[in-house]
Amino acid sequence: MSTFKTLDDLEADQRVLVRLDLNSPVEDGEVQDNRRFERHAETVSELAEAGHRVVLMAHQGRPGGDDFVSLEQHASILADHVGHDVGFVADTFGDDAIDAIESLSAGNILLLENTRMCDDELPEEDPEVKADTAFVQTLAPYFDAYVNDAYSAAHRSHASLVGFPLELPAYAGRVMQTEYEANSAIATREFDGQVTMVVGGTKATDVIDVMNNLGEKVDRFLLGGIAGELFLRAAGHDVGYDVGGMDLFDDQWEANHETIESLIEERGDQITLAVDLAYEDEADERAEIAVEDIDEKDRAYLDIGTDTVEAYDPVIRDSEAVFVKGALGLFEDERFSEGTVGVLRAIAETDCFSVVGGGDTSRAIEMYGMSEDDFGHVSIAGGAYIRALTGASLVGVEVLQDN
Ligand SMILES: Nc1ncnc2c1ncn2[C@@H]1O[C@H](COP(=O)(O)OP(=O)(O)OP(=O)(O)O)[C@@H](O)[C@H]1O
Ligand SMILES: O=C(O)[C@H](O)COP(=O)(O)O
Repeated sequence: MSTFKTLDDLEADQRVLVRLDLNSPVEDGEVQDNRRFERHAETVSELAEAGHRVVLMAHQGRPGGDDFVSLEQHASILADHVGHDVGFVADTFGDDAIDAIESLSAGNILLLENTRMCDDELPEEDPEVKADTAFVQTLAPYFDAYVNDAYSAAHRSHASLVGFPLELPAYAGRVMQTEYEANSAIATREFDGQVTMVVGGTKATDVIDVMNNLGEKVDRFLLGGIAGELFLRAAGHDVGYDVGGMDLFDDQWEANHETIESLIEERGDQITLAVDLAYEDEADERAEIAVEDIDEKDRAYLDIGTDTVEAYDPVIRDSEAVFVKGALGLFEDERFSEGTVGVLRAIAETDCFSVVGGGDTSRAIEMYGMSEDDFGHVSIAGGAYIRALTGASLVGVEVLQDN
């Protein structure tokens, strides 16, 4: 189904410029290892073992942010995953970068500096404009081929993602290929049986947009997290309000309540809401309450309740395909992990086609001893996953397909 060229089409002995997405959490200046390194290592190893000269580009953070740091640490983390040296040069396309590129031998790997440290990378402009920048025009002549493996950044029209494919023969890396196929499935594949989408997390605005766009493709929506509470609020329950120092609900309510109300009116039979919720009681224990018994807007709810988990379980087991976006509760705290873990376990135990997306949510798989192998696909993309679910195109994929 991919309409782009892949590594299978790459000729031997190439000088290859590869775009990865190694954008990672940074804590106290330390770059945190995560599944993006592990996944991209497969593409990088394959290229190096085939004897290509491999030059890598990636970004980290956004200018001005605390996580806007050099890629030096990324090179050593990636090297651990690849099992091979990854050289690093603190330059994007100047003389130092060119010298380092020219000195590579077959099978060598070099990582260039954070693409966002180069003025031409941002802002978002048309691919033709990005292709015409000094960054692209200077680097491209040193390469035979360009590989984009950065599916999770493919919604950005930045030079390293959309400029090079206009100047060089362009190919999709293994991560790009797998992510594209799995994440596009909801928009492009026909499933005979029930298609279920589990919707939660904190970014209610994003997921409500997905629900609004996918009403025809999805048979059942199972709700939790912040979006779930906003739907309960629209249904007349006293939940989904900011209490104490919270600012998760009221702004998202203002932005989305009309869409929520019309979704409930037009697609109410497809949408299942929690019948009970969990909270922290005075003894710091998990306590639960039936939604219909809630009569004060004074408490934060941190998970769906046990009766809701029991109601969602058979829906998952009866599904042919399940897509997950967002956690159903504050799963990082074990007391409030029941909803997220219950749903993930049900998916893992069945052989339905499944995609789990969202950086935070997919962490729950590892944290609670499940295996990624029990899921059809665990995406490393955030914003790109959301867009793919709604069927929206990704500019970085489009330029590969046009190449
Ligand atoms: N009721 C709740 N109260 C507070 N936090 C919650 C609640 N339900 C879910 N969460 C939090 O939602 C987070 C996941 O939400 P988010 O919208 O960031 O999802 P994601 O899709 O996994 O991540 P991303 O889009 O960042 O890749 C989890 O860290 C979880 O703790
Ligand atoms: O981490 C991500 O989701 C991607 O790398 C995109 O990052 P950005 O939102 O800073 O463009």
